[in-house]
Amino acid sequence: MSQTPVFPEGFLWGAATAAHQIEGSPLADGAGPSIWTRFAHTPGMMLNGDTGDVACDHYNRWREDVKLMRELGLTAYRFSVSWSRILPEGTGRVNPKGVDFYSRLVDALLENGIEPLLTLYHWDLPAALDDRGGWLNRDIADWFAEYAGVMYRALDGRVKKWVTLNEPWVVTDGGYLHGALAPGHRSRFEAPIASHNLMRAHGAAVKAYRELGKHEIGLVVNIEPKYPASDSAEDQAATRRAHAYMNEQYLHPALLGHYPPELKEIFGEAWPDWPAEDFELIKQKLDFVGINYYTRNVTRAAESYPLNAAMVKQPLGTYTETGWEVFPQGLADLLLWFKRTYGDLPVYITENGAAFFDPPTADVDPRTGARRVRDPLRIDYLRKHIGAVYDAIQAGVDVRGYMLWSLLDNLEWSLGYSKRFGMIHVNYATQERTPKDSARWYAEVIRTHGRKL
Ligand SMILES: OC[C@H]1NNC[C@@H](O)[C@@H]1O
Ligand SMILES: [Ca+2]
Repeated sequence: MSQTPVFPEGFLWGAATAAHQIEGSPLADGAGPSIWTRFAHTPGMMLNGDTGDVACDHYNRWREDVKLMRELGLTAYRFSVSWSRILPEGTGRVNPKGVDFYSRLVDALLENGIEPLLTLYHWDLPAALDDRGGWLNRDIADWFAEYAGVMYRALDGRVKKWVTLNEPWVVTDGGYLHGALAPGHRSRFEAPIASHNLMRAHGAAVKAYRELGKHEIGLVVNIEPKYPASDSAEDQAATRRAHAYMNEQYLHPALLGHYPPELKEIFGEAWPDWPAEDFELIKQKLDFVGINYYTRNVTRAAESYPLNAAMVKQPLGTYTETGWEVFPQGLADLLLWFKRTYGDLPVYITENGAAFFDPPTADVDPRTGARRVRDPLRIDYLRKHIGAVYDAIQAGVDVRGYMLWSLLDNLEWSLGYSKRFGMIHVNYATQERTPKDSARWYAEVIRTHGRKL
């Protein structure tokens, strides 16, 4: 008697990537530069001076990579489109070769029974738009809707699950507040403006989809559940501020039509009085929300900018190569929080994974010549986190799929190629791909629809 699948019928098993992290060839076939091509070529911005000029050479090797997805049995694949391949100046002239690249990729995915989840913005803003103020210019809502419309007209129907933005919090906190990410600004006055325009652009793109599209569209946010380090009033308040700043700042306007009150407390004079009509644009009906989860944060009150909160390292915790605590319970907790706070909207885990140490080259079996990369820590991480998704589903959260971050080792932004998140190893010297043990393990999870966790 066949066991009933432990995951819902139709649950999608996939992997996620992003254009600038895997494609390489950033200026090929008429593409314009993005803020990441600029940032990476700005001395001192990238660890080891790494850039996205080659990355995983996916722009040339995409057929081979789709074949690998097929071999693993993925039923979905989340990727992003590089805006400046489509509109080299950001608006106006369309570059047909840029559209063709993604059109061919989507056709190959569909031919292999893999459902595409397309992210319109995964951080690589056209440099030409940054020169016009980028996310600080209110016109970007129209620029983004124009770009989204080009993609809807080109791919809707073949692509049935669209995502407007990936992780607006990282775009703003990294790119405008702390400056670790492109475009490298450091301003508590710019950060709220960038956040607000990101959400206005999200709303404009969803509105455009309702006119042009026939399928589903959503928003992807990173969520990091915050746990107070003690029950002191200061630690509780710091935890509340950190939670509002990272976890509610984008979902609240998108789903509830207002910001959490803590943001005015955090930014003070730097928090504008937003016009009411902005929230009518931002709050559009969504078909799903994508949640990216990596770790939790045990939070205490501290002197810090601008949150006055700090993370408390856990003495008995296990940490990944990026210094993130392995805490699967946080994924189950946050999914229950999401349902409690925002209701029964369908959810996809659009990113989950870990960087543990992987060697630069695969082991080669001297007898068979077969290549192999052993990554038991990643298997343990994934098993526990997929288990947490299952617990949340059993508790009534409508989770529809899981996209493992990442398909391939790739450019971890300003950390360069030093952090390997892939379930498939990339030898950057030879561009050889080697499915790690975690890929073999994940293929079994997919084949048994979650029974073999
Ligand atoms: O840090 C790992 C991932 N997190 N979410 C966004 C991705 O672009 C990152 O590589
Ligand atoms: Ca700038």
